[in-house]
Amino acid sequence: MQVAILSGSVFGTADMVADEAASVCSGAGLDVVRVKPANVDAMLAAQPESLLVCTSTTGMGELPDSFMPFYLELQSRFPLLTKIPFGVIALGDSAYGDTFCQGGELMRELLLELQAEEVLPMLRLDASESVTPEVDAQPWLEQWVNTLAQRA
Ligand SMILES: Cc1cc2nc3c(=O)[nH]c(=O)nc-3n(C[C@H](O)[C@H](O)[C@H](O)COP(=O)(O)O)c2cc1C
Repeated sequence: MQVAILSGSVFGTADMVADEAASVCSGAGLDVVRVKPANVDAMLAAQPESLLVCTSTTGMGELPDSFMPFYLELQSRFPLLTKIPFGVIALGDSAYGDTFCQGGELMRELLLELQAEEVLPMLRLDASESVTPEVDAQPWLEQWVNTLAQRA
């Protein structure tokens, strides 16, 4: 099974978690394409069999500036990703209240509109709770890999 991994980050934390996800997935025998920086053409060229998106939230519930062009292009070109399994890892901070992990939520909703299939509930990593998101993501990543293995 092949997995395309994309990330959106302001300070590099989500990129680091995505890099860690890439090594967990490769270690489990998945064929990883790390699409970095996130780009619609590069993602589609990879003909992904599954998608993992890792993004932080900035502003008041917005996606990182560097990730917005990818999101907006995906929204306007609207390439159907019918039944492609996907997962989202959202980094945020619960101190922001209602906009906690909203960036991940935006990405998740767009992928659902594109008919991709969410195979594991979105992981929310809270910067108020922990300073080791790459470690905290491990159990979810193991589940993600197992879920894909069952579908392969
Ligand atoms: C200016 C600013 C605005 C933020 N706004 C939000 C927000 O609205 N919701 C949220 O959940 N987290 C918010 N955060 C927290 C970040 O998403 C969190 O610290 C994350 O781990 C940063 O990851 P990054 O280094 O990949 O950007 C904000 C952080 C900053 C510095």
